[in-house]
Amino acid sequence: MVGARQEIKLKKYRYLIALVIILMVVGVLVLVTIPVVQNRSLPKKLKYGIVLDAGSSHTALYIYSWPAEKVNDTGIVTEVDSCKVKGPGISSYWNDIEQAGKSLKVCLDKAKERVPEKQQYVTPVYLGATAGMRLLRSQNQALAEQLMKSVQEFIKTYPFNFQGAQIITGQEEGVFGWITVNYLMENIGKDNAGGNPETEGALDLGGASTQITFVPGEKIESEESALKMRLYGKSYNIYTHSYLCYGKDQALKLLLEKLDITDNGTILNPCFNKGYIRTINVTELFNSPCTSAQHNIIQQMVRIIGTGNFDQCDRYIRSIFNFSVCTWSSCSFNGVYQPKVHGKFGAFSAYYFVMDFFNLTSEKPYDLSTAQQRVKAFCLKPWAEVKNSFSTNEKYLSENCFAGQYILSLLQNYNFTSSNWKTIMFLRKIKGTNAGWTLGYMMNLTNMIPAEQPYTKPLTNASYLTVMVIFSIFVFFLLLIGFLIFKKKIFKAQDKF
Ligand SMILES: O=c1[nH]cnc2c1ncn2[C@@H]1O[C@H](COP(=O)(O)OP(=O)(O)O)[C@@H](O)[C@H]1O
Ligand SMILES: [Ca+2]
Repeated sequence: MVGARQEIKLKKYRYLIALVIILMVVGVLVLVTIPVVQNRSLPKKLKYGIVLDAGSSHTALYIYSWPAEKVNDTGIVTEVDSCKVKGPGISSYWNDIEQAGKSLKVCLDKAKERVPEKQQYVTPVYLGATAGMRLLRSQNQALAEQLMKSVQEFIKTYPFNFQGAQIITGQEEGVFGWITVNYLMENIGKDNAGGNPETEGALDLGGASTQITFVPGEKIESEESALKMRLYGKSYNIYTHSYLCYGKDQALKLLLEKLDITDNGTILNPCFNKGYIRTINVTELFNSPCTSAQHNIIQQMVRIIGTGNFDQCDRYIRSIFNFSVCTWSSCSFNGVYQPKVHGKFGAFSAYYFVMDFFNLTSEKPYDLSTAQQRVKAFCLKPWAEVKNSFSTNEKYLSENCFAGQYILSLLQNYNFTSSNWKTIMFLRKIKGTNAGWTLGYMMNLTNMIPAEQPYTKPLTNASYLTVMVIFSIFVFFLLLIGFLIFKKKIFKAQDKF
């Protein structure tokens, strides 16, 4: 009788223990799931930043965004919107200074709509002007300053956190373009084991200047073009050079200057399609510091007539580069030091627009001879045919033969030949964000690129909690089993007595 009662008691205990265990497991699970779910369901707080790229040909506004709590993580800043300002670049407003600022209205209004009202006061806005303003400043510093003030004052009328309007240097333009490309490609910042991961070079072709930036495979001889940077705990020795006057619009002026002009004010241009005619004001050609060479043109207007002569065009384009001097072990042109191009390259801005016109921008790169054939075939077409076959804006269309040949020539001067041509990828955007100097510029000014690798927890919060739960349950069961065995032994021992 006593034994049976004891068994019922023991059973009751077991049920009780089982119930306690279940309750504890449920308790642990609830304790763990609630914070995980809680954290996940919180809406991510986004931060915004705005950069205006005041280029020589036009101004563009870019709005970037990133999750507030992940500032130092790589690859998380993305472009959420952009806006192209109507009309020319700010340097063209030299005769109507106030209008330079006002021209930005439509895009700044758009930014005001895009950035949540509560965030606007903390959203930094930067304006960086490039080669168009560099050229204007070299001609008339006071005028350049007035223009910068005009845009500055106008941006200040917006509720954003205005951080300044600057004419950036060619070196900054090159290096920030390189940072943008490598940040978006996630070549920098990722903790690749075994030294530095390979970075990609950046090729930027603007209207007034062009930049080449890369990490060479050799020592950089010229200090002027060398830049040591420490990013995310790794050191990079970067070569960068910006060629003022070698953007595609100024280069066209350099070319026109080389061509003969007839007594009746006609210039025959082999780099325009046959039959194309453009009439320009002489001052338009010679008002640039790139073409300040003396000229004796008496006419006000000149007529440029296309002859579509590929080989002649090629020769004339070569003539705008000087190969006669080089005081370094290797030069590109005009005596500018350049180490051998190394690794892969991303080519953007006008490189992309022009090569895209020739359908030469696919993921699988084309070889140099294909590129040459395509450009040549286009240059040999008469203008009447070209005009009928494409709906592209007439100015760009008429300059594509020149631009195509110019790009082929420029890249070959950098020493891209048939053997390494395919290392160049022509691209406009990387993962939805425009390739250009603006993103790198903003990240640098907002201290978003740490010099050292930021401390990262080995596990994410969720995986940390999961591991903890699994181990808690595991340990708990071990204890329980131990306890049950121990109990059983005691009861057995009691039964014996
Ligand atoms: O759609 C296009 N097709 C061809 N060229 C373009 C297009 N959009 C812009 N471009 C060219 O890209 C270049 C952009 O230069 P940008 O204005 O940035 O000058 P910068 O960088 O020298 O200051 C200009 O030569 C402009 O004509
Ligand atoms: Ca540019």
